[in-house]
Amino acid sequence: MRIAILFADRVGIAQEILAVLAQRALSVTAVEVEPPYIYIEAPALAQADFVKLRGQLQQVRDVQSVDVVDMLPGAQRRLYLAALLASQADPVFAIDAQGRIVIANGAAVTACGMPESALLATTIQTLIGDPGLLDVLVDGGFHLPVREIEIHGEPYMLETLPLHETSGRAAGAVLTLHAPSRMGERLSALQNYNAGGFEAILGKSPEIEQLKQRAARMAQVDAPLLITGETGTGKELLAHACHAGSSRRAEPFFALNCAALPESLAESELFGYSPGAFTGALRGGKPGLLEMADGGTVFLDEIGEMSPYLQAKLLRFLNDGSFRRVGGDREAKVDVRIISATHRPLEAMVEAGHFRQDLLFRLNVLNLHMPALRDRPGDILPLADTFLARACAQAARPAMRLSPAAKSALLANRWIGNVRQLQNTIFRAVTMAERLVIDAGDLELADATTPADTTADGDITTLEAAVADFEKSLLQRLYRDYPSSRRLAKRLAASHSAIAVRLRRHGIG
Ligand SMILES: Nc1ncnc2c1ncn2[C@@H]1O[C@H](COP(=O)(O)OP(=O)(O)OP(=O)(O)O)[C@@H](O)[C@H]1O
Repeated sequence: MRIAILFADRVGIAQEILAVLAQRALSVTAVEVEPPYIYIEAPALAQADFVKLRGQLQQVRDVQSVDVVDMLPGAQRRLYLAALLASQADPVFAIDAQGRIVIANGAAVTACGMPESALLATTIQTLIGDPGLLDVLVDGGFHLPVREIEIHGEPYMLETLPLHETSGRAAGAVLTLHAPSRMGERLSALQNYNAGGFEAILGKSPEIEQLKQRAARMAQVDAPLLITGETGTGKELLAHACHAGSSRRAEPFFALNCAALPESLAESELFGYSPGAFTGALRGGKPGLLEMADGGTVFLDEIGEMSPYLQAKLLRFLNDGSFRRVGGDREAKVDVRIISATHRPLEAMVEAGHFRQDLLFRLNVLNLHMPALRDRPGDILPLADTFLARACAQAARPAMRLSPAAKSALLANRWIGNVRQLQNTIFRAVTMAERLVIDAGDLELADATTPADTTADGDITTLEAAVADFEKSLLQRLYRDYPSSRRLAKRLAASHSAIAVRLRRHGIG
């Protein structure tokens, strides 16, 4: 039985009400005081007993009414909160000041692959496998710049929102892990926030200077743009700069990574879905990136991975600006500039029948090529210095510098993963180095030579063994920069399961 007692507030009234319940030896299981109400939960009473109790309560001075209610407001709020948390597709945790997980939503339980009870008995630093995380959290007042972490080999962007006690002291945080499938959108939203223009593209080599000049001109031409270049060369950075340099700069910029999502999800992300399009769909349907970016730009990364069905749907959109939401019968029309990017040879894919010629023609009205880092060696050391300064600031370490041997090692490296790999290498070295001068040994470089360069003829037994050796060393090398089967699969344009099987076979990870 739950009752709500309406009263006019005065000192001692709550106690007088509780005294009536005590007199009747009612075992009260919950009390919530939210003036002008006091809510009581107690075992059910027979109707006659309840009427008697109500009479007694109404005799307490200033009690105005006594009614039965379905639920105490606190319980109701908990129910709504639980529903709200359950409706979040991304994992959400609340942690206390020691990093202990206090609340975890359903998505968090699934992502961590452990029961909720086990999750609530652990800390976020243990879960993420980063014992230093708590110190970093405490130092930052439980507010960190968004950072990439991994749980169960899956990458997430970790966002923190500090919780404060009434005294103002940080008492923990709410942590949201943005799931891989929404990471592109999320990242683009963040980059949108930082609004990187051409100045964000570092490098003073003639190749980069020329590229920026060409890109600045193309940014102003309102036509589809295709950016080619190896992975990690900064294609997304360039796409954003072109948006920021266009007349659409005040409108949204959204990115979708076509390789990261299965076809059906990519379709609903891009084109949205109508009410009732599928089980689990939001009741009112959901606009896709094209609708949300109306007036702005959508960046389609890894366009070479787009399925034939989506290629056809995108082609239609590029032809007349119209499309239908998934499960919808209404034509929508929006004004969005498409910038796409790929590290794959699209012409060869067209010849092999894997990419539509007519779509390539439409996407490739304007094109830009991001040069590989090894082809503009003049940029390596200036970029390394900038990343070094950023990494020291982020890791709150005093300024560090590169030894001459470290500089030579950086210059000799092949940089298969380009600027991203250079950035990661420097960040890792800053976290690992014990002294303020980073030496060649701190850099963990492995690209200078390939196994094929070093294997003597006599060491090769069979083709199969040689290929297996090559595969193992390739995966070991790339795994450092793409430390999850999903990311590695994406880097190598292979399926997730094919890479997961090979990583297990070679005992990597
Ligand atoms: N010229 C540059 N100046 C500063 N940062 C750069 C530059 N080029 C790349 N980066 C950084 O390297 C990382 C990778 O860049 P980006 O995602 O734009 O590459 P990408 O070519 O789109 O990669 P992918 O093909 O794998 O999607 C980002 O963190 C980006 O900020």
